[in-house]
Amino acid sequence: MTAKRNILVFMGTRPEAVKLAPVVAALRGSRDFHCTVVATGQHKEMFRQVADTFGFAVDADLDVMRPNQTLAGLTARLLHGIDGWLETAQPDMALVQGDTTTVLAASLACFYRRIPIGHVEAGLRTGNIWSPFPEEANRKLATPLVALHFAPTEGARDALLREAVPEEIISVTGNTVIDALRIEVARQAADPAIRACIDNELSQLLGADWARVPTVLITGHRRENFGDGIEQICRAIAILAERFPDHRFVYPVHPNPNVLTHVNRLLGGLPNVRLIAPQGYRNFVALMARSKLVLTDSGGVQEEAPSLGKPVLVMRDTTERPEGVTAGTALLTGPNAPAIVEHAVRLLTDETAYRLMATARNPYGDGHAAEQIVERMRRYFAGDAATSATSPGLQPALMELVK
Ligand SMILES: CC(=O)N[C@@H]1[C@@H](OP(=O)(O)OP(=O)(O)OC[C@H]2O[C@@H](n3ccc(=O)[nH]c3=O)[C@H](O)[C@@H]2O)O[C@H](CO)[C@@H](O)[C@@H]1O
Repeated sequence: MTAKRNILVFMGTRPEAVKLAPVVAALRGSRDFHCTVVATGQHKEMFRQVADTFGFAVDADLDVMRPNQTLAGLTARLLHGIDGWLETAQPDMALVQGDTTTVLAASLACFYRRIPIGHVEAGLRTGNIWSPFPEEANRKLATPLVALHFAPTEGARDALLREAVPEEIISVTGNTVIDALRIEVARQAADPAIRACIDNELSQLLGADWARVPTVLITGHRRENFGDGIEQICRAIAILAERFPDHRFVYPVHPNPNVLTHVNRLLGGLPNVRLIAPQGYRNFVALMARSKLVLTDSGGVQEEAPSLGKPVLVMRDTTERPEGVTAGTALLTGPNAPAIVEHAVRLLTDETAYRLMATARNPYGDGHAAEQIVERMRRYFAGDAATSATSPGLQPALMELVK
């Protein structure tokens, strides 16, 4: 019997926790791997909510956040903390997800130690290095350092091929967020106690009729929307709330003061607008499932909502997820009040337009991405001819550089 391979999974923010939870579960359920989870601490409370929902143990927290930190300071602390773990744990492979500073720092730290790294949700691009900032740079800089790329879609795979990533180290797996959603929806459907708990919590926050009132669910907190963007988003919600008094507008507000202060000022006190704290994944999925329409600038939400048959207005100028727009499940409005209002009014009043969006096919996978990722990792360690050619995971061009 061969020893289990030791995998270190680094994650920092809420979306990384959501999207890596199914991968951690698949690794821990496999007889081939031992999996250690290291939180970098980029998010605290929102991260814990996700870990609790999925019930995964976090082995360490690097606790890197400081008041008034710079991105360079954060990156330096992450590099240092992650490197310490690489030295202690001597993993056979590390895993990261998405486009955060954690991804960039872990990729670089692994590269320095020649430890292969797998990138979940590889190949997302807007093509503009400044937007989103700094995420587009984070993911582009990490790409050449990665041993295994888990691309959620064919489009993401093509973006990697255009950057000369060898085809044999890319796998198109679907997005693990659909796995997370599938797992959570199944859990809620199967367990009346969970449903009762959700109903109790959301009734207290929104009123006992929360599941019956036509609801528009909103999330908005991207850095690129700080300032004018958030103002425009709030203005649109205020106009819509007045126009649709029988609808409820539910906004779990991110605690960042760049968001919270503006949202409270512009939307606080409106009778059919409910500003609530960020919700645990369980409640948030229940809210999405009961909503009519979703307005968001989030990446994950624009992937999840279509799986639940909910049209999404994406309140950003660009998206690295054009598949949803092409499939007709999402529409890009920009953080632009007139455009948000125009499209929301149309969807809330025109049943045909609504149905067209609500029934479009979700392009982000079948909810079994994590199994494919773990299987690909297993083949990597079994000496799969294609990937072992670039062992220890560095691309040939990079191997030349570091000789
Ligand atoms: C540039 C960009 O687009 N980058 C994205 C960004 O992620 P994001 O925009 O998806 O981040 P958020 O919106 O914070 O999280 C969303 C998740 O949170 C759940 N949720 C939401 C509200 C709530 O009250 N309770 C919850 O549980 C929700 O269902 C969803 O799953 O960074 C990731 C990491 O690198 C990337 O992967 C990802 O590309």
